[in-house]
Amino acid sequence: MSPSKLDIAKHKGEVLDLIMAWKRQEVPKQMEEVPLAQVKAFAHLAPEPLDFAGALTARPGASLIAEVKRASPSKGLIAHDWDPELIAETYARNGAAAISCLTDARFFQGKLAYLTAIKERLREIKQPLPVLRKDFIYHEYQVYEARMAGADALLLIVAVLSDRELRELYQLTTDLGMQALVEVHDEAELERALAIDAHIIGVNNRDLRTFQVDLENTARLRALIPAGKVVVGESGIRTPDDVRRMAEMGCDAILVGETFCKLPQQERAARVRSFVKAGRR
Ligand SMILES: O=P(O)(O)OC[C@@H](O)[C@@H](O)c1c[nH]c2ccccc12
Repeated sequence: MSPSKLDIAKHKGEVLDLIMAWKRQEVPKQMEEVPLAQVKAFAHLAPEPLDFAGALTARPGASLIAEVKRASPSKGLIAHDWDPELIAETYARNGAAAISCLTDARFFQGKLAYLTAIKERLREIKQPLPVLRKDFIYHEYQVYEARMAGADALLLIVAVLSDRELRELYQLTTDLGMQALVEVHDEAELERALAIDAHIIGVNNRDLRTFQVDLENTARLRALIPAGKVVVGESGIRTPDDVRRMAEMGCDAILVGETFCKLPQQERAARVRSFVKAGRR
């Protein structure tokens, strides 16, 4: 068992709380090392953010947000063939509309430096896709950090934020020129996302409390989301048939990590292409 893997059965229902407890002591430590004022100053020097929602809706059907994910608390190590820049390059060359990069270190073995390196690689190969910072964001520091690293968008998980935190972090993200993917898992969370008028709504098929995956979750919640929103179906998408189901439900995009990351590099491109094709309408 890899060090980041948690005994999900033992911690049933508590994993998200464990992660947040960890974050709440990790972020203040980081703020001692690199003060907020400094991160703010660097944030203003980063290149202009790209239009994440625009990239997801440029074509009909379900566009692909492909995730660079090394490990997860439920699976432990996923990407045995780990080269984050090469993985992102493969995604970009094979039709992904945007990239998601896990930056949490403790549970996902990610880091912010991967995001910056990926942005750089995408620039070098002239495939400048928007990149999303995937982390457990609860503090303004993390929003400025995302911008400093060159993120175009970031994830806000409704389940871990108060109404006020959600509203303030969403506003700050927008003020810095980025866009927020606002993640919900049930009706009550969706209501809270709609209350702040979130434009991009992610429906997680994985319950972050139990780690159960059910694609019907997106089907159920999709029906409650008003027209004009950008809807992203997230997690547990394994086959082109799953992709077609998500597209038929009316998802503008899907978010896929594990299915691609667990493959050896030489099999990745073909799998990505098959998902891109299955999402087209
Ligand atoms: O690896 P999967 O099952 O394809 O899922 C990707 C993505 O949806 C998942 O990594 C995710 C969705 N929401 C999150 C919140 C935090 C960490 C991770 C996630």
